[in-house]
Amino acid sequence: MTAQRAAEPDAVEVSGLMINRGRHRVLTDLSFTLPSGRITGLLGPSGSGKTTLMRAIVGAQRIGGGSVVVLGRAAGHPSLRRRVGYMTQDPSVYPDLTVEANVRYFGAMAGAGRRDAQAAVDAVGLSDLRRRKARDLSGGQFSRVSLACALVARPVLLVLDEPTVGLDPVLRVDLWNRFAALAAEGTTLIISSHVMEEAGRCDSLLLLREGRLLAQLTPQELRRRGATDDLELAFLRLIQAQNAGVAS
Ligand SMILES: Nc1ncnc2c1ncn2[C@@H]1O[C@H](COP(=O)(O)OP(=O)(O)OP(=O)(O)O)[C@@H](O)[C@H]1O
Repeated sequence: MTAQRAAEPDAVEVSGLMINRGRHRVLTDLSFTLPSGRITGLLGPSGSGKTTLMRAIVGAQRIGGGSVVVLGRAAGHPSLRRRVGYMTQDPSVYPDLTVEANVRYFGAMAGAGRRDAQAAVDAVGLSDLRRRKARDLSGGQFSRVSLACALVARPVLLVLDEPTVGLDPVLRVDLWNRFAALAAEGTTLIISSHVMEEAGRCDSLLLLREGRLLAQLTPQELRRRGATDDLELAFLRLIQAQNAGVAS
């Protein structure tokens, strides 16, 4: 299994990526690759460019320079539509449809059937609420419908923008276990989060700051470089070290 994975091409290759939004440069000269079948955590302060980078990877963002190659194709290529799942920060769910109808609708667009929809609803822990209208769900339940819609077509690459926001700790653990199971089956996941504790569940991390890549490293490396087991503190120390470097 490991040897097979080693031979697989990278799922995402980003080179010299530049993005402007409005009049502002939002991402500056980003270059990195992400291996297949791994969970990459995308972390950084609010406004550092996480959503913009995710949009570029799913092909929903005009880029100003450089390249983004996804599963061997330019990001946004029509052949990637069924192979890439994207959960946005604002859930794109129809309030007047039931949980199951929403997931079936998004599944049908990607060629997935009723069983896939049921499996996706089960996977996000909404089996008991499958017949409830989305508008009658809590905020956390509503966002899980959106996650099920991203999962339903069993994409090869799953891009999730803060999927655990507003969820209780039990559900968070459940979902992270689900993400780990998907990665073990070969799915590549890119997951943004504000919760540094969740960074510990990732295979590797992309740390963004002010639109630049501060570091790409494993959680273990981050702990080592920050000389602490506390990932949040380690990230802060990395930023401080960078500031000191810029100042000197
Ligand atoms: N449509 C837009 N027009 C102009 N600037 C924008 C637009 N959307 C985002 N930005 C700016 O781009 C920068 C990066 O935004 P982005 O949403 O990618 O950050 P983020 O790291 O995902 O933030 P958060 O964690 O708060 O969601 C921010 O400074 C934001 O103000």
